[in-house]
Amino acid sequence: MPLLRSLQGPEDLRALPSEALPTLAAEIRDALVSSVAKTGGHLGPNLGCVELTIALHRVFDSPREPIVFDTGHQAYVHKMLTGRVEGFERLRQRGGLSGYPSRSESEHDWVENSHASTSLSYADGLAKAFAVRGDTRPVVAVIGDGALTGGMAWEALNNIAAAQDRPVVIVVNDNGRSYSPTIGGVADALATLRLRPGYENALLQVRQALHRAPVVGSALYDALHAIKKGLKDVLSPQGMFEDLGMKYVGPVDGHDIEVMESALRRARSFGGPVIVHAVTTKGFGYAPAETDQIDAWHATGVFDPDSGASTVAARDWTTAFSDELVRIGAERSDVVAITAAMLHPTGLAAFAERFPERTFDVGIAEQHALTSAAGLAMGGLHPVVAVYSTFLNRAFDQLLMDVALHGQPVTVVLDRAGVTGTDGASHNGMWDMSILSVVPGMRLAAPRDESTLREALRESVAVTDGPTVVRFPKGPPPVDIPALERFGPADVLRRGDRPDVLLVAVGSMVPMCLAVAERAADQGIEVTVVDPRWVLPVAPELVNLAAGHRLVVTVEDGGRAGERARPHPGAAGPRVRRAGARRRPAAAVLRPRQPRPGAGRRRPDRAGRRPPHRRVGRDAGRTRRRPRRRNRGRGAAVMIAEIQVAPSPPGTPGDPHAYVEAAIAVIQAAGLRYEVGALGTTVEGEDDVVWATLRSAHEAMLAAGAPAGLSHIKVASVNRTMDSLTAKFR
Ligand SMILES: Cc1ncc(C[n+]2csc(CCOP(=O)(O)OP(=O)(O)O)c2C)c(N)n1
Ligand SMILES: CC(=O)[C@@H](O)[C@H](O)COP(=O)(O)O
Ligand SMILES: [Mg+2]
Repeated sequence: MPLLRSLQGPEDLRALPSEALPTLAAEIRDALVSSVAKTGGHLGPNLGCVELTIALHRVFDSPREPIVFDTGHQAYVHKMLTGRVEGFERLRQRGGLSGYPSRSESEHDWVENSHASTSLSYADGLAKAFAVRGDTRPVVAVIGDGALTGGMAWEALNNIAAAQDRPVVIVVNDNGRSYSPTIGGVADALATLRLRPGYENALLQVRQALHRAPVVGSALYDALHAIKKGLKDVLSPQGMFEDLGMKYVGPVDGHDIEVMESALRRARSFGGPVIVHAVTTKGFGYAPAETDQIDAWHATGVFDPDSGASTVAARDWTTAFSDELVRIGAERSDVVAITAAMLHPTGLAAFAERFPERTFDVGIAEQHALTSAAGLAMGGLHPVVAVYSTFLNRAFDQLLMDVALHGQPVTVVLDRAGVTGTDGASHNGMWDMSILSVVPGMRLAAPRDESTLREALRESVAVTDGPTVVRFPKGPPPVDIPALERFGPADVLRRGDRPDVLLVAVGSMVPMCLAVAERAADQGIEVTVVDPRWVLPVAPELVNLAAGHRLVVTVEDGGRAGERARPHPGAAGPRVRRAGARRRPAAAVLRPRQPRPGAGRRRPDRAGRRPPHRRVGRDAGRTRRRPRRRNRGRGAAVMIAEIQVAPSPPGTPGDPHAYVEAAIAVIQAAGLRYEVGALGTTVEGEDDVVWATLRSAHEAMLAAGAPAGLSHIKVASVNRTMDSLTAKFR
């Protein structure tokens, strides 16, 4: 790929003669196919925007003139043209290129997205900022026909169209598909423009002429180009966008670089808001993708680039859900399904095939999906909304206000909950448990295997007075894990001989917790493992079980968002902890660390789905607590204490500080203000909690295996804080 590799950035691209561009496009396609074949990724969308992206970078001066790609899954070509070809060796791998735009990778990436329909709002804001600062540079947003179905896009258009002096160029990359063909009135309107007989016929003639020509000589090319250039002028700009006050250029053939360039130059010269409607083909130029009916290889795993063959996926959680929903659908005519443009990936395709009249694809519109579901429920049906966990964030308000506060029976099925891997930080399903736990009356199930998934789904659709959520991760489920007994909704999976430790294992964390329990048993620590099945509400039976144990640990695959707030907006752990703390204090919430997205703090988080348990211990040890002051001024008794645990011996030969660290971990997990010192740890908080924590720390030392131990404890009930006592020495 001599041409592609010779480009250091867009300046080099702009210096290329236009005759070289088809060769460059071919090289980019080859590079896309060969690298995505090795790593997996978004192939179809990128194959479809090769020429469009070349044209963009020739017309606009990125990064000075921002180009914002909606969703960002189609930014691979942009990455290649902005000096990142080499990085494709490690696309979506740890330490490699992100699968989405990434501000830490390049100044050409103004935003780092992955959730759809935001580009126009970013562009609107940037254009406003430039205008306020007296800067006339244009801003470009590239948005797919799918992303254009999202409500935010229209909220932004409403603003963009109103400012005729702000130069925002919106390139609609219209390939007629989201994953499946894009549905709805907006898609129909685009199709009307795209499928105008004049445009289609002329385009067909052009393509036929191209196919008949043995070699596309420049004379022929120029002639064809002239025809197409004239074509867009023949077609009058059409309704939808013009009605909004936007200029409209198109439709243009998004695979013809010269036509695209000319359309973009025209759009640029307007100096106001303008839509360039580019018609493209998803998967263009690679037959297996281009001809694929399901999703034109929207996202693929590893495959053989020559044959297009990929390994057949193992049975996954999604299929288990899919099967059971079809069974339920056959039994219950009131059960309907909703997808936000992800029929196949969320497992609803089988239901849709069987019950097409009961399946609704709402477009990329999760907010609308939830409120529409509330309406369906009010109308006497039981909707099942299937979305990826990460996309539920967007519909939080609708779930809270429109579904939960109206007590509507809507079941939300969250696929990709927990760690998802190569798609990066924003795609991890790490927020759902945190946000759902503040929804009044929320019932949240985290099945551990296929059987409990089926059971939870059935229990969910049987609920008649409020929302239910069933969450499960990406990938294959484990072999079914039988319960020893059931307490209320909770399953006891393993019994310790003594009530040393209760491990509350949430959903996909169960196999890891069972393994940990076995390892603890080898060290003489008796661990009972319980699966709550229904994480919310916390069952009284689970609290009772917790109260009978010396140490309670919950393991959840969620984020730590909101951990500093109280009441703790996590899921089971904090509630068990609070409930347990009233009787027996030793309670810790361990959550496998989830990467935190955020500018400047993005972690190398595209490393596949590394077993999270390897990080649990370290993670708990690293937790930092902020001072908790909520009781100040409310009259609660605040206490400061110091504890020095002195196990004998101090640890094991392999881990000389093991017992001390076990005690510190309990303190860290207790939610108190604390400071670890060389000779002891100081804690501050409500007296009840401090007392309880001191006891827990002492017991944790023993539970960790110390044959004997002495704890030195100092306690102060003073109207002071740790900080006020030490401030002047810092
Ligand atoms: C809020 C949100 N919901 C769902 C998705 C999943 N998703 C990613 S790309 C996509 C389809 C995008 O279609 P389009 O914008 O037309 O781009 P194309 O892939 O066709 O180029 C969907 C539904 C997402 N990224 N964000
Ligand atoms: C861009 C986007 O949001 C989806 O395409 C997502 O990347 C797909 O993820 P899965 O591959 O896990 O279905
Ligand atoms: Mg599309």
